[in-house]
Amino acid sequence: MLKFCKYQGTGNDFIIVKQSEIDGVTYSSLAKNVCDRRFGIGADGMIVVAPSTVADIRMIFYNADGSIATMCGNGIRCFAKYVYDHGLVGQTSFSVETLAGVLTVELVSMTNEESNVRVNMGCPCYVHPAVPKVTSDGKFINQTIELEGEPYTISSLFIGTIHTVMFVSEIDEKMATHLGELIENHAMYPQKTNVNFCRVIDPHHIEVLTWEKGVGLTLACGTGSAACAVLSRQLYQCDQSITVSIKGGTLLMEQEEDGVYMTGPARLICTGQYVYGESPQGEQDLDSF
Ligand SMILES: N[C@H](CCC[C@H](N)C(=O)O)C(=O)O
Repeated sequence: MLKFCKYQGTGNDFIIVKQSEIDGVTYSSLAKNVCDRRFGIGADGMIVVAPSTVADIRMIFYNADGSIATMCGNGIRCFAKYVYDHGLVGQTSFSVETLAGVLTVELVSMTNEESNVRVNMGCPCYVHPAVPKVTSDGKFINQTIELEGEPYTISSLFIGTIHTVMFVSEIDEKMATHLGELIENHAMYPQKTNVNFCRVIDPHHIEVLTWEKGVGLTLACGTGSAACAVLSRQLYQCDQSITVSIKGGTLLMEQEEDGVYMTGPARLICTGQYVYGESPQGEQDLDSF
């Protein structure tokens, strides 16, 4: 039996487990298994809590399809609440080792079930192995991409993970699903990409819907919201501090000199024991029936 906790941050949900509890297990297979919404517990991602030699603690993140990701914005808020609640750190502000670097988190308010967490997501990177190269100023901004014979304007950057943003006048789930999957798997992105559809409502308010690589449409994406806030300020003269409306709630993005600060909720949903067999359920060969 595997002890787990399930958390959500603006509707992006995660299964959190301690590394010491999953010795000898393949993390990618476990992530696919526990995240399955029919044969498993159900979540957008799995978070492994591990010790660190370079920070107070370490977060390892897997998407629902079992792919590893460098960072997760909503996930690190839930991770922060989990490690504080479980006494793995002694203070409300601490450092977290991720594959995107060491980030700082702060629990700014808390009740037993829910905390408000502020995370320095770091500065956006425009030149990065995951971001397509361009000859002009080195930034993949307002580039034209052709999809099924139609031209679209997109921008890509790395903030915790790779994000591509398309500004739209209206957010449409059907379009986001169709174009999101095409762009996620486009040849320009050898490491794939998350795809965000962003509507600027006014200089301090944007709306975002994200097609997440390795997951699909989610109710929220923290790093995606940060990418949209950065580009909204750069391309549409939005404010340094922007409220981001996502399907699962709202996030505050404050763009400072030393990084983009995201503030948002993290809520415990449940704790439990999971029956995990090495062969992920639901993958039986249907012909064997
Ligand atoms: N799917 C993303 C990771 C999760 C990001 C998202 N859940 C967030 O809150 O930042 C990726 O593979 O890069």
